Amino acid sequence: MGTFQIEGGHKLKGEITPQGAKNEALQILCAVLLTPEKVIIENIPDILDVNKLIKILENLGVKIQKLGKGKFAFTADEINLEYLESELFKQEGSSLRGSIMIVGPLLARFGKGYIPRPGGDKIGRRRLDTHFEGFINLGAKFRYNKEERFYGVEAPKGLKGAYMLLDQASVTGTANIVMAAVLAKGTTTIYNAACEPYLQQLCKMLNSMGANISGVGSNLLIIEGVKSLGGCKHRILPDMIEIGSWIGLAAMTRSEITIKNVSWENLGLIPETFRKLGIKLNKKGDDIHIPSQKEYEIQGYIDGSILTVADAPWPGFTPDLLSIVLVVCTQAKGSVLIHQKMFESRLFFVDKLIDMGAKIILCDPHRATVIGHNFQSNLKATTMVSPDIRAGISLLIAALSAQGTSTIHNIEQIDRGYENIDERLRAIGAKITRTEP
Ligand SMILES: CC(=O)N[C@H]1[C@@H](OP(=O)(O)OP(=O)(O)OC[C@H]2O[C@@H](n3ccc(=O)[nH]c3=O)[C@H](O)[C@@H]2O)O[C@H](CO)[C@@H](O)[C@@H]1O
Ligand SMILES: C=C(OP(=O)(O)O)C(=O)O
Repeated sequence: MGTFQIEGGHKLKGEITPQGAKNEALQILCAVLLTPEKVIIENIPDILDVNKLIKILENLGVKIQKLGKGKFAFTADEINLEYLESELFKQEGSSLRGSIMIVGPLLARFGKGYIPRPGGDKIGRRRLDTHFEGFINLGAKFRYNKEERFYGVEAPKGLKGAYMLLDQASVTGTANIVMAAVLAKGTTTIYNAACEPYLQQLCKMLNSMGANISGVGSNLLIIEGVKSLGGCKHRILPDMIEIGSWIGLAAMTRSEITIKNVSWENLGLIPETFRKLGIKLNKKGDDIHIPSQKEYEIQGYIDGSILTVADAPWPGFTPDLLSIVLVVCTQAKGSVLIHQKMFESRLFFVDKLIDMGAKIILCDPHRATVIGHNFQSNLKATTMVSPDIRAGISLLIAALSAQGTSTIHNIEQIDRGYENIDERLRAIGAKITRTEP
């Protein structure tokens, strides 16, 4: 386990450029399996989860050429399906969440797709029913090996378009079903589809490869199947969760930070949610400028009652930023209720913040009340272990604002989703050092 040592209490200053979006990259990379032609992708983040998925593609036989920083060409013209039955695939496929999205494209193009139970954050139950019910609706046969936790779908005669109402607006589930349906025979209608910007990006990419998807950006997608797809060039959006993390970092350390090229039109409720916490955000072209603030005051509702920040499927507020919002509130003026509706085990990290002196009541696994210190009292440095990617970055932000030197273990969790984070933070003045395992 790698470790960060963080000397807190210093103001930061400067510009930071968000990496390409992790969760978009995972979808887009799987889509290269849909065509034998060359697909060029730009702005791929250099992070653990993405690199693991690239390795899986390589082992599947995809030819990969590095063209520059974050820019790769992928050619899936000779796929080695035997890898799917290997021990190596069982290990590699289960090491991240995003690997689940190779199933849709493989099923569509080769009539079979397998996956071991995928990994990702341990943040509560993470079921895959939506994915497999979607494939079954398209005519695939499903089997599950309970012992080995290995999922399989097969459709030797090809997939057939269908109408489906998803049981939940699952992000990776929608992406997987869309990637299967683009090569199915006839029309597929997906209602209650997830519609976040990364899914819109996937649909735009597929359309540029020759797919016929309409309703992009809504929760009703209509897909006219086509016989084959061709190559394309695609650029990944900036990572909105990283952008939200840097907003939280600026507020907690009372720093002036400019976040460059954020793609404002794709940030949804993120800027407004941080503004409700009293954080000033200025739109400067496509940048976000956050001035140094002595304090930020949480706004209540019109009737004076306490603000709730809760997650919801897009265009609601993303669950991946709630841990960051929570940590930011520990130094706000006022009180807030954080309601993590989607995941059951994502708020347990607050125990560490309580150890550091934060005023938090964990009401139940989904809800925590935070009473801000308004910087009247600093968080105290401590030693902690990063439990998941977003709790990890939240603890890192807490450590940067705390008095004294903190240690964070298991930083691989942070590296899963944040590119070169220590170097980028040092560039804006953070005192952070990394010890490799
Ligand atoms: C690799 C990747 O892209 N991961 C993201 C993806 O995970 P992933 O696609 O795995 O998450 P899902 O969208 O399937 O579901 C997330 C959770 O929300 C629940 N749920 C979902 C939809 C809904 O309408 N109601 C509901 O309760 C699910 O039961 C589950 O517990 O989307 C999540 C939700 O934005 C993000 O946290 C993850 O970072
Ligand atoms: C939950 C997350 O990731 P994953 O779905 O890859 O575990 C996340 O990015 O916050």
